[in-house]
Amino acid sequence: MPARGLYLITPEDGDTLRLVQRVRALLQFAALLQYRDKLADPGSRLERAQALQALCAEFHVPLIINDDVELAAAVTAAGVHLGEDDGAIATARVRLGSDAIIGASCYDSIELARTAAAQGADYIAFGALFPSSTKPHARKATPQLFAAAAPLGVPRVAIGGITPDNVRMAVAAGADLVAVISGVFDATDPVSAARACAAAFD
Ligand SMILES: Cc1ncc(COP(=O)(O)OP(=O)(O)O)c(N)n1
Ligand SMILES: Cc1ncsc1CCOP(=O)(O)O
Ligand SMILES: [Mg+2]
Repeated sequence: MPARGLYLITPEDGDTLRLVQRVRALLQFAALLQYRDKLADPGSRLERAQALQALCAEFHVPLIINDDVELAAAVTAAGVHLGEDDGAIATARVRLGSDAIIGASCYDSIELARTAAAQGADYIAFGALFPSSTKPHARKATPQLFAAAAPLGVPRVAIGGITPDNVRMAVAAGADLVAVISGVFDATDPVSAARACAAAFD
């Protein structure tokens, strides 16, 4: 599990080859990659997860699959990210094994973070820290949550509306990793945006 850095999350892209090309250009700046896809059919999701797993192996970047423990197992991904409706940490642990990276959404709640850490989550995520065009109705997290969660001893991820312009606020609040979709992929220059987000940890 990487300690600090950019946690890149894939945008919705209906073309597998194009998605892989877009990610390939940025992966050198990423500590972690998450495949997040709310739209594709199961066959396309498997194809994309396999392609991203091969790419991540090439770059030595762990691949996390959003929502779907079985897809993570099918492509031998490094782990899975679970939200409140995505199943239990314990179940994912049994399925994926002790080395798997299991991340948990904690939204705006230190109590959820305590529970997730006690259940063996490898990281906890708070967000949305800033307004997110990807998920406009996401619950809002406060910067104070990151300091409050420090004693849990689990890496803390910030997500939601993070861009090169505000990423240093997330890091200053205590985020160990910043999870970003639109702030990188929708930037005029995605490579510069990814580099800037990674550089916030230097
Ligand atoms: C790193 C990270 N943090 C939070 C989320 C959000 O997960 P969830 O609440 O399950 O929402 P969806 O992403 O599934 O819409 C995440 N995916 N990654
Ligand atoms: C999945 C998720 N959960 C809270 S905000 C968000 C979307 C993050 O995307 P962006 O970086 O484009 O705001
Ligand atoms: Mg989810």
